[in-house]
Amino acid sequence: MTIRLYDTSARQIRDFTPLKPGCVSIYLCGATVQAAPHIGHVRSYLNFDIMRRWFTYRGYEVTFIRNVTDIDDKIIAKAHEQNRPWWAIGYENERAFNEGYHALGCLPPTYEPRATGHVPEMVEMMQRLIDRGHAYAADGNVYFDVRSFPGYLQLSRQELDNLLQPSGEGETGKRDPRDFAMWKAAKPGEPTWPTPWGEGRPGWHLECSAMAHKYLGSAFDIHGGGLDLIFPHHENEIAQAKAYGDDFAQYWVHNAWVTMAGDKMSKSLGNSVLVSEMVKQWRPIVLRYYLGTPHYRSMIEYSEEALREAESAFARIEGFVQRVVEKAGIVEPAAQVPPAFAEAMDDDLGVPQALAVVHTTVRQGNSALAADDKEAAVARLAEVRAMLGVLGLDPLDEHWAGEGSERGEDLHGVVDSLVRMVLDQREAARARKDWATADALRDQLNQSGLVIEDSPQGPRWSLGAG
Ligand SMILES: Nc1ncnc2c1ncn2[C@@H]1O[C@H](COP(=O)(O)OP(=O)(O)OP(=O)(O)O)[C@@H](O)[C@H]1O
Ligand SMILES: [Zn+2]
Repeated sequence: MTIRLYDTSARQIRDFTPLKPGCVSIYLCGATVQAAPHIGHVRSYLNFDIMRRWFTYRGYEVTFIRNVTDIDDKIIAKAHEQNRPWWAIGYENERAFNEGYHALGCLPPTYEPRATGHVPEMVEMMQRLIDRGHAYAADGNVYFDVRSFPGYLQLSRQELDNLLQPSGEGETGKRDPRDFAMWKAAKPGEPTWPTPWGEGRPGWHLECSAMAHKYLGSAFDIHGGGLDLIFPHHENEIAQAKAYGDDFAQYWVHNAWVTMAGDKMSKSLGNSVLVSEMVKQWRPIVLRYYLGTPHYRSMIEYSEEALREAESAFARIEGFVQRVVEKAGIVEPAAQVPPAFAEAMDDDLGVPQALAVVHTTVRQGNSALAADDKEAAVARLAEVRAMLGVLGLDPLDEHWAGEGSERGEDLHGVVDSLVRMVLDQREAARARKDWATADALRDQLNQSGLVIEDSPQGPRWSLGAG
């Protein structure tokens, strides 16, 4: 068995050979925490969450780094607009991102480094790049000299002579307009850090080269991100890291976008749907099914209809799981997934084909139930659970057990009918003047955290202060 992955750098699917047998190191470009996450952001991480789960299933030890870009032009602009510190904006949104990832059942990364925690590493990297003739300081900025690095633009396969690299505000003193800023000179009212070239702050690209080096060493297996990052961000990461002396990433994997009318869902385009809004309308597990099951290299055009289809497809799977559990109790996941599922996943994470195996197995399981063949139904459920576990979609997984609490109104109905049963018994005890039983029932409800009030309409319950 060999896992194959589409490597953007090679423009083809390649057999995956880890640098260190049995281990996989992955670096994924994470969020710029300037606003709350939209479903496109979460799709990106979800694709890599499934990749990570598949490597783990295949017996690899996975080290997964996802950074947080907590300093950036847009964060500073928001801070000025809202008259709040830049770090308050960053931290608030970092939490919103983590809540979004968690709501959709994504596993936390092994490490989650923040850019601002790694300024010394960035300064060290710039110093060596300057010493080696790949970078220079000008007007308090530090630029990478793109002509000094022959491998520049190999990932995106562009010609340097045709390249337009827009300069940011205050980026003066460039030797070549295509040189990019690794470090930006201090501007009034902005956060700054001291460096040998003056006060300033990191540009976006430098942090990833520096943090990948720190947490994964000079070479690692897979670098990921959305398609939009290939140029300039990933080209610039490669230039910095390789000119520094690192071998850097061996495979480049890029996820496609969630789109709206064909455009990338994006905060700046104003066409984004926030995760926090979506989870009010849709069960998080259904959202995960919707965003996680198309192939990671296919665009997802946002549509309510497709969401409803995802909801009913997932309901077919969940219905089968529930029916078997009702008949046979909890069935543990099988140790192995069916071979057709594994084959699909090995082939560049072919989740749509793998999902087809889940649905086929569910149909077989339903037939077994209809034929009253409990043993076969149980065996199919064990397989289904093993497959769903890899996709992070097992409804019996403890992660989803609390799902009801997000949907308080459903749970409220259930609790209400249970409490009513106890209150009816209490009323009956009172009617027969059995005060001891009536008080005991009330005490039990109180101990469960419920407050009971007697009103002219009969007893009412509410949750106690906690
Ligand atoms: N619509 C989308 N679909 C899939 N992935 C996305 C989408 N938007 C952003 N991503 C990915 O999410 C990760 C974090 O993105 P980042 O915080 O840099 O946002 P961004 O691309 O600036 O988003 P926006 O355009 O909304 O400002 C990156 O890997 C990026 O490629
Ligand atoms: Zn990056």
